[in-house]
Amino acid sequence: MTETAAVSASPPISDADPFAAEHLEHPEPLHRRLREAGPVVRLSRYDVHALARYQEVRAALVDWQTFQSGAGVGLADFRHEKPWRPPSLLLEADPPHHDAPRRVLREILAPLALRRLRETWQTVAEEVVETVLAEPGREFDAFEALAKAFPLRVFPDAVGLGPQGREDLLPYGNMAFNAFGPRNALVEADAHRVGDLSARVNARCAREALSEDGFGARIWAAADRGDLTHAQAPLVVRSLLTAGVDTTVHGLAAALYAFATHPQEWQRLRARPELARVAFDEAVRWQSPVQTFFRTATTDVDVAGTRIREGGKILMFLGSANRDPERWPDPDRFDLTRDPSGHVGFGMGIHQCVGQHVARLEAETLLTALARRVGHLELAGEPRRHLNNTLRSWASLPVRIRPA
Ligand code: HEM
Ligand SMILES: CCOc1cccc(C(=O)O)c1
Repeated sequence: MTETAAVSASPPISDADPFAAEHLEHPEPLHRRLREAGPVVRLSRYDVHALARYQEVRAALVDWQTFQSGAGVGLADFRHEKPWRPPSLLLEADPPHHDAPRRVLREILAPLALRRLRETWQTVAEEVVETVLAEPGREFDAFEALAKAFPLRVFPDAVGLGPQGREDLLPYGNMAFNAFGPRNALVEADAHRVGDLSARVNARCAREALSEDGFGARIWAAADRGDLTHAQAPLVVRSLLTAGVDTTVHGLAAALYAFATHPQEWQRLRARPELARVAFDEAVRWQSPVQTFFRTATTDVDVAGTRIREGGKILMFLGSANRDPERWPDPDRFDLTRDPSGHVGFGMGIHQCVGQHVARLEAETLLTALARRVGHLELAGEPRRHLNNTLRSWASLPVRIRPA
């Protein structure tokens, strides 16, 4: 083969493995190739159809009748293979089974229900910020000291967990989010501890393990009222523990990375701290902490001219949709003057993130506490990514700050 031919024979997009380390580390080039290849791209390695453009991703998310969640929202098809754990009553359920658990959580996690937490979370955020301002040379790992430390201080208390075992939460969520992908090295790395970690987290969902005043107690109270069965209650608590930790940890890390690499946006936030909420949504759009989810076709369906057979798995690239130039001007720019509403970083439709207001309140309290006290924020070294089949995640984020 001549030099030219060899160079041009890059593997066809249909052979791509989006769960390979190179793409989990730097997903944007593959996302661009997928968007440019067409509205629907067949990935032969996993026998799935990929949607990477905003229009098709949004359309699939809102059409729960054609694209169901009940067969699993990962690569595994629950109709043919045993799930690694009892399926989620929300994420991996369709109406009507999805309705009652969703209604219960929507009420418990509604903005009005979260007002009682704002003052406490603001106080904790200010304590955490004081701690980093006292770091020698004001250099520290913002992933550990802020993005991880703050959610792990406030969220387990809000759920009503006891003090023991909180160190299980991040590894458990990491394992759950890996499980949506193929059984690759990331999944194998945790195979030895799935049972033990799951047993410990499941034990935390029992009524007697929860405080009287947290989200968990409110879920059990819903069962007492008959809004859920008592058998469902621990699984709904498990949903909070699975979905509510790693997502916000890496979502906050995304926001801190965005500000450390965009000094003008940091000054914009310092001038107008009320921008904190929209800043977090713009960070979620720009980085998409949750990168992908699957659906399963409930019937033969034609998507933009491609026939997808009943039972076919569809892989939705939320991260790519959030950077689709057809939907977002200058999509790769983190820009606080942009209106990020409509992004699919929290999903869309009946399964849209039921915890998004919790995430936004964590972000708003931490970012406003930082904006008040930190005049300047910049990278103090190369950030290190953590690889996960679903999460755009971080291992460390070295920063340097100057007080306001
Ligand atoms: C930055 C933080 C977060 C991100 C990026 C995020 C992202 C998402 C996405 C994309 C979905 C849709 C899944 C689908 O369509 O299949 C979702 C659903 C869900 N999220 Fe979040 N999430 C975050 C924080 C949270 C928190 C803090 C909680 C709990 C307090 C939570 C609980 C859930 C649950 C239970 C579902 C399933 C909802 C349903 O199927 O009806 N999430 N989230
Ligand atoms: C962020 C997507 O939401 C999730 C993720 C993992 C588990 C669950 C659940 O409902 O157990 C929800």
